[in-house]
Amino acid sequence: MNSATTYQQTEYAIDAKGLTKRFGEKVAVNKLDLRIPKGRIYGFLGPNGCGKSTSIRLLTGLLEATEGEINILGKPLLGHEESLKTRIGYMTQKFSLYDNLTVQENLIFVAAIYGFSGRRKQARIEELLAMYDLEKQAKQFAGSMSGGQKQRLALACATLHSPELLFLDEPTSAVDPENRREFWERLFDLCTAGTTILVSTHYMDEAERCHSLAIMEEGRKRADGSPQALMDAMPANVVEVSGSGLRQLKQTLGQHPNILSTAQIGAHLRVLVQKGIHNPVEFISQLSDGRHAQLARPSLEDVFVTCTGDRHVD
Ligand SMILES: Nc1ncnc2c1ncn2[C@@H]1O[C@H](COP(=O)(O)OP(=O)(O)OP(=O)(O)O)[C@@H](O)[C@H]1O
Repeated sequence: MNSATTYQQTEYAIDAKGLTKRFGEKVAVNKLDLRIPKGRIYGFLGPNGCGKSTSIRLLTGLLEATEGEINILGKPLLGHEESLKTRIGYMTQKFSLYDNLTVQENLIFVAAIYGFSGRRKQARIEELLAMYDLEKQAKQFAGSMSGGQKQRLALACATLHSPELLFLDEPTSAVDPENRREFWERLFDLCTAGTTILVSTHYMDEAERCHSLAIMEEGRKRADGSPQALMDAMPANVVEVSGSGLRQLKQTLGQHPNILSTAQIGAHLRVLVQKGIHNPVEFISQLSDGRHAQLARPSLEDVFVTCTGDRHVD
């Protein structure tokens, strides 16, 4: 193997091909291909049951794939599970904290698992308590903390050993918007320090913060790219209609073969019109009996609608 090949291989934190997991008849993950460059935040966006957690468990080596190849941090996962464990962090969907241990004791427990002892252990725990704003809670039982505090402690535990690659499975489902916002700032701090992050979510606004993402449905990847690239490549234009009788209009427009979706957002009807339609605003205005129509900026939710469900465009 020449050095150019080696360099190319290790550029990706995750390089997986044809990843498939079956549970009996159920195909939880279906021929998933993934290439995630180092130092990026990559998202899995999809509804409950689309295979996000199973994919993460396959990529961390906790679950064995039925088919497919996985390379993590430049090494095949198969046969390197043990050595890779120290280079990977994983924050599970339900924070895996010990409720009846204090914040500090939770950190001590995780530190022991990763072989930290003496001064090194103490210094790292002090550093994490300060970094995650948990100094005042150090002696508090984890079970008595707020959702946001638990989340910060779970992140501190998952990153205690300074992993190069961090997996976060729906990390913000139990916290309020302000804590989510703050949590994402911390993720970008980690990313800037060189950590690659794979985060699963079913929140559109969260997915929009990722450098790039995969939209998943029923175990398959429906689309993949940066949020902007996904919006640019959307096979539909977005037209907003305003006026009266929008509920009735929604029914009418929803029947049209060139309309992929309609949804009411406040006082507007948001209509996704197939890209083949030459002048989408005039097209919708005519179908809407002259109600006011105008082009709107696509959102990630629009992308999601066009690449999933019955009317998705392959
Ligand atoms: N151990 C298992 N045995 C059988 N079926 C499973 C198992 N684990 C997951 N599944 C099924 O595989 C599919 C994907 O589940 P998975 O948990 O990966 O989805 P998800 O996108 O992470 O959703 P959620 O956020 O609800 O966990 C689901 O239909 C689920 O019921």
